[in-house]
Amino acid sequence: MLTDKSTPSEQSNHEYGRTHGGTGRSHPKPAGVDFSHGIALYLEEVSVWFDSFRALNNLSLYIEEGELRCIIGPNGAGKTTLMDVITGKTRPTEGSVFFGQTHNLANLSTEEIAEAGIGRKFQKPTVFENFTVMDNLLLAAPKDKRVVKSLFNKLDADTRDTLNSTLEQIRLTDKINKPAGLLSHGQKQWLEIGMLLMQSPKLILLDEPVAGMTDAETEHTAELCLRLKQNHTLVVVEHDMTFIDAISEKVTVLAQGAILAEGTLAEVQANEAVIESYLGR
Ligand SMILES: Nc1ncnc2c1ncn2[C@@H]1O[C@H](COP(=O)(O)OP(=O)(O)OP(=O)(O)O)[C@@H](O)[C@H]1O
Repeated sequence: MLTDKSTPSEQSNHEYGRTHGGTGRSHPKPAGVDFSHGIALYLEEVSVWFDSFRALNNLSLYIEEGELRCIIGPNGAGKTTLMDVITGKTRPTEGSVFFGQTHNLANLSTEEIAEAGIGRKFQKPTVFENFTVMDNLLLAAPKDKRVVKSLFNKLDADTRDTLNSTLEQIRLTDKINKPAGLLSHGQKQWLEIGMLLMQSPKLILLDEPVAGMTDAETEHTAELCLRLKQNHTLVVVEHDMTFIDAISEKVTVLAQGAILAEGTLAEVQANEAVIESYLGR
């Protein structure tokens, strides 16, 4: 069993695959991910024990390719632990975690999981405040395309296209040369999502993306998530029900490390067990 002892800066490294995290083992670079059966991610009977405490309890979860799955649940339900298991930051004590048909995530380091196409945005923005929006995005590009303090006209065509489309997606095209430190909280969060997009992930994990945002920023983030859904599979952990209502199709409610209910937001909101343990009367 593993516990998470990483620092915030190590977290951001894991996030963008900048370091060799996780097991420290050396594996062949993972080949392309096989979504041929329509399942992007599946966890089967996963348990995570922290000493004598079970944070995930025999959890089975299936996420289809192209889905936008919302995960909700009370504090301590195991939502962060679930995200940690998917990204290799915490290893399951029992059970299996597969990305597509072939990628057994238990056998991959955090960097290999990021390279295979799983990108995670943590709650707290970790942008480089003194760097411009463009340089933050370029720093997050895959290593072979990464250019520090790059000049736009020296970028290869692929990187320039990815940069332009990312700026368009996150609606920060007009802020390209602005230092990230001068952006609003919401804009920093969108920039960080843009940094994930520079790696062309197949599966995007968002950890409380609207925490601390204004209502208008929350609304823009919902629109961004719906845009992202056109080309990515998303798993979003969030407590903000207005936001969940704006983006959700299928909602999974976690409680005490297990699935309490699954369905549309209206369905889970009407579920007695969910009302009892999470939403209140
Ligand atoms: N490294 C650890 N060592 C020991 N216990 C842990 C560790 N990480 C999490 N836990 C415990 O596991 C349980 C699940 O925590 P987790 O952070 O996954 O919940 P969560 O649903 O994300 O909660 P929140 O909504 O408050 O973020 C909690 O009781 C927490 O205290």
